[in-house]
Amino acid sequence: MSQIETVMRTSPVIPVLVIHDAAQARPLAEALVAGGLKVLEVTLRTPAALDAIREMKQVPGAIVGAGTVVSTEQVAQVKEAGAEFIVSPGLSTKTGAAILEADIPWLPGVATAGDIMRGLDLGLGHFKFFPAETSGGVKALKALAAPFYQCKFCPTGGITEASAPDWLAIGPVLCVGGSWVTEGTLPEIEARARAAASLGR
Ligand SMILES: O=C(O)C(=O)C[C@H](O)[C@H](O)COP(=O)(O)O
Repeated sequence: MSQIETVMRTSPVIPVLVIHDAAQARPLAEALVAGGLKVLEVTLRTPAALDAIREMKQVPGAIVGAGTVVSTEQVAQVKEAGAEFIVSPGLSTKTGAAILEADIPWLPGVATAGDIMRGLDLGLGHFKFFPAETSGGVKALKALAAPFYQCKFCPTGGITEASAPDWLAIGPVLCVGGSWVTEGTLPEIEARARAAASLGR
């Protein structure tokens, strides 16, 4: 099994995290891991993100990756911070080449057949379907996945606790990504994580 498939099969939900203060990173990771979600995606949308990755990696059991990686400079930064996987909103061959060279498991975003074919050209078979709901939802991914029967997906974007089961019921969907689990206080987040971790695939 490829490394990215192992990451995708660890939990049914990957929390997508936007962290503004690195001091909040460790307690947040502890709550999510305690709830059963070990795979954590820290988006590079804030200046605190790289420090947040370093902090979260201190939490036993956490598998910490970097999200929103869109440039070769960021690839070097997240490698240095110790990211265990990388998620990108799209699939660029330039950034992709840097990620493959860095040998970090990668989940690039796709929304079209052309995107997937560029991924196949790079030797990839695991993709984020993004933005999932506005790209046509469950019906669109089912139609897209059919000819690419060998590919696996992590839909992300607009998914909620209520809609996650519909996505997870699609055969090639190994997990979904979402920010809904990170809403509320730490005890609420732990409870949301527990509910998300118990979703079936
Ligand atoms: O930052 C990135 O790299 C992204 O690709 C965007 C995130 O995946 C979505 O923002 C999460 O979607 P929501 O669960 O709808 O909040």
